[in-house]
Amino acid sequence: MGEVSIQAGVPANVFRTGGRIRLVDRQRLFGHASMTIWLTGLSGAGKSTIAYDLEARLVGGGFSAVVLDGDNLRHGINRNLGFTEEDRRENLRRAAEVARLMNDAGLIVICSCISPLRSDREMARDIVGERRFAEVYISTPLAVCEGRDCKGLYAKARSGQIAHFTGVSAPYEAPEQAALALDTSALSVDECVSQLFGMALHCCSPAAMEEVSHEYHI
Ligand SMILES: Nc1ncnc2c1ncn2[C@@H]1O[C@H](COP(=O)(O)OS(=O)(=O)O)[C@@H](OP(=O)(O)O)[C@H]1O
Ligand SMILES: Nc1ncnc2c1ncn2[C@@H]1O[C@H](COP(=O)(O)OP(=O)(O)O)[C@@H](O)[C@H]1O
Repeated sequence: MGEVSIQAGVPANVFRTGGRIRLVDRQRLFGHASMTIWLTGLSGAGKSTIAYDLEARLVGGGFSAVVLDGDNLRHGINRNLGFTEEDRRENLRRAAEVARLMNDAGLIVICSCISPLRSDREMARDIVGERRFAEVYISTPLAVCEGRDCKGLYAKARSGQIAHFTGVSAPYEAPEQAALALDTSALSVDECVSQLFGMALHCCSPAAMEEVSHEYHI
């Protein structure tokens, strides 16, 4: 095997290519602008449930939308990563890069990853681009998430069978300036999805399309 190196910065001697189809052409095709709705919150907060319901509502309404779920990414593109801070950062970097590619292709992306650290969410915002990134805090309190314990992971974390478990033995930093905060102990799934659907309609409307198409030439 040849020499393999992992590069952190912009690679030397590698040049970007581009075709004739611009983002604005793809937006015309889909009839809406693209964006990334980044759902962050504890395990059991409701991220996946909300993400898939929002996806169904958007697709049912004629939008092209897709979910990038942390659990699923960790079965494929991120299967070599664990839950140390370093691995989570790489997990989220890849998720954001994929979201960006999908946004460039015209899709609305709903990303549901715990993404516990502010610095990592800022990295995701930088990768996707400020103008088409909306951070949404699924703010369900730890006690409620732990009470649900849908996958039995909190019990395992408390008994020491899982290390670095978010909220138990690893940190979760709440967003300070989320576009929206949704506490699923107070709001139904439908109420959460309706609020997000409204936000997506606003951000991906034809007016937003004009604005965004000036900014992102690909
Ligand atoms: N140690 C530890 N901490 C947190 N979560 C854990 C851990 N081990 C496994 N799991 C399961 O992995 C899911 C979280 O993956 P993410 O990619 O969203 O995590 S992160 O954004 O990189 O922090 C998470 O999914 P959700 O419950 O849907 O959030 C868990 O099912
Ligand atoms: N308003 C709500 N929004 C989302 N999930 C809710 C809500 N109320 C109760 N739940 C329940 O909470 C659990 C959340 O699990 P999940 O969506 O897998 O969370 P996460 O992806 O954040 O780990 C599900 O069993 C879901 O039915």
